[in-house]
Amino acid sequence: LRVLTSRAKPKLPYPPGPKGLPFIGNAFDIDPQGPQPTYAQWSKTYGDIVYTRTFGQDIVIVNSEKTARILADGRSEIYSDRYRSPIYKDFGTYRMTFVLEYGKEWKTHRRLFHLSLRHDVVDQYNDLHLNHARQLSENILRDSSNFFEHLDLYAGAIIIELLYGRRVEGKDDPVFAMASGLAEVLSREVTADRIGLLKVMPFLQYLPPWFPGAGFKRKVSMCRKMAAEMVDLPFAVAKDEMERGVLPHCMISDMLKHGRVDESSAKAAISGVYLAGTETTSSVLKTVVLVMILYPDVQDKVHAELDTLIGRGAIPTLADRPRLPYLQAVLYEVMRWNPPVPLGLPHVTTTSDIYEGYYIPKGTMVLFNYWEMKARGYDDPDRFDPTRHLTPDGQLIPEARQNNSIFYGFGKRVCPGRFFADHSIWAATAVMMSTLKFGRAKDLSGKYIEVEPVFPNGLISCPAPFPCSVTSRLVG
Ligand code: HEM
Repeated sequence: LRVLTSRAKPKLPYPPGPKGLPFIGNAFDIDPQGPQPTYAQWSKTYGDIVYTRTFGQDIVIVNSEKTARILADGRSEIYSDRYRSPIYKDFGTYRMTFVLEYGKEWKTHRRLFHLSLRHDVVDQYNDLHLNHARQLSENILRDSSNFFEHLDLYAGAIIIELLYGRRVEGKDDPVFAMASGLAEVLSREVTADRIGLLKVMPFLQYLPPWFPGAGFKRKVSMCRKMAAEMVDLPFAVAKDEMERGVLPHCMISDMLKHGRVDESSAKAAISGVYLAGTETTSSVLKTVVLVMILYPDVQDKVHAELDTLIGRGAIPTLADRPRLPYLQAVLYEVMRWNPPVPLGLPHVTTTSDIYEGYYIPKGTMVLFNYWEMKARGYDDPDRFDPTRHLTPDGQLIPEARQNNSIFYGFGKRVCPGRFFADHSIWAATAVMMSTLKFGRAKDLSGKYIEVEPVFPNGLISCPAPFPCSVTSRLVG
């Protein structure tokens, strides 16, 4: 028995971390508003890597880019698995890429994404981004009080066109309505605590739907049905169009043309992209608008750069991107100031590991704490300041792009849509800023409404709705 035990855990300490209660661990130490403040405190006390154990689950929080690169990039065979939860099967999301375990099916998805999303092919979507960006500007100008909805439509419509080659004209489009409906239900029902709850109390999944407190089982079957429809219907339409030779270029056409792909894998790979790509993109764009209202001097500089280098009234294209360093610096600062996925998606270790003399068990959940990383190496990190990414003569500092890349994750699980996302965020911002001016809204008595930046707790950090006024820059 002693031999077995010593094989199971070498005589090495776990990484440093807070002392916890038996079994419950540190669950009650976490701020109910979100774990970031607690993790930030732990990072100050314990350093780059922090260990905690909650309800029997080993958790490691990585607070520095350096450690993240050593573990996730350098030891990717160990650090690329995901947390398994029965809830994914219940909700019909278990074949979506971001929950797949590190294995054959996940590798197939990544190979399929590579066909359409790698950095040397994403330029083919430039017109797609720009066409939708122009529509976005028009929508916001026409109906500024619903600008959040228009940003959601922009992010969703480009992903639907990317996946199915289908042009979405408005929020009533049936595929957009289906995809955004599913995303809404899932974000409401598949919460982190439910995922954790079922892990520690797996018997919950066997309760009948009428059982008191198990009401969510009813929603489960509705959601599973919605997920199945979302996987099958738009794919079948695209496949039919492909056979008739009328399918525009898109991810499905890339996959079907590739040939050596079974249809079930292609469908599964496609099925998670909408969820992964829309809320992330729209939350960045909502933060852009928020920043323009909070920091009018930044907005003035963006406008001045566009007017000087592109010309007032002209709409920039992605070819203009290198000529607009200030705009780029604003976008890098938006991602740093409010990392869109502040704790990333948890990775899980496939075997035990030893890092700097500390023992990290197999099955440990590893969280990359972007919230902490965004602060390191920057003065007054809470201040929004695009000049951090610029040289004194206004050019981007050489490491700016690399610094920004951390917000898309590390290692083999790095976001496969990052090049596409980067273009769509740039296109939407460049077109919005060349055509629109954002400002504080006024209340009924004509007084300006002050806007406080509020980011409700969640997997994706998105500003809470705020009022704003919009005027056209193309008239007057
Ligand atoms: C600003 C926009 C976006 C941000 C900040 C973002 C960020 C991330 C992050 C942090 C992860 C987890 C990485 C990790 O586990 O280490 C991820 C995963 C993923 N992202 Fe994105 N993402 C964005 C947009 C997109 C877009 C537009 C797409 C698709 C076109 C996409 C597709 C995915 C997929 C499929 C995964 C799962 C990867 C896997 O588990 O192997 N993302 N993203």
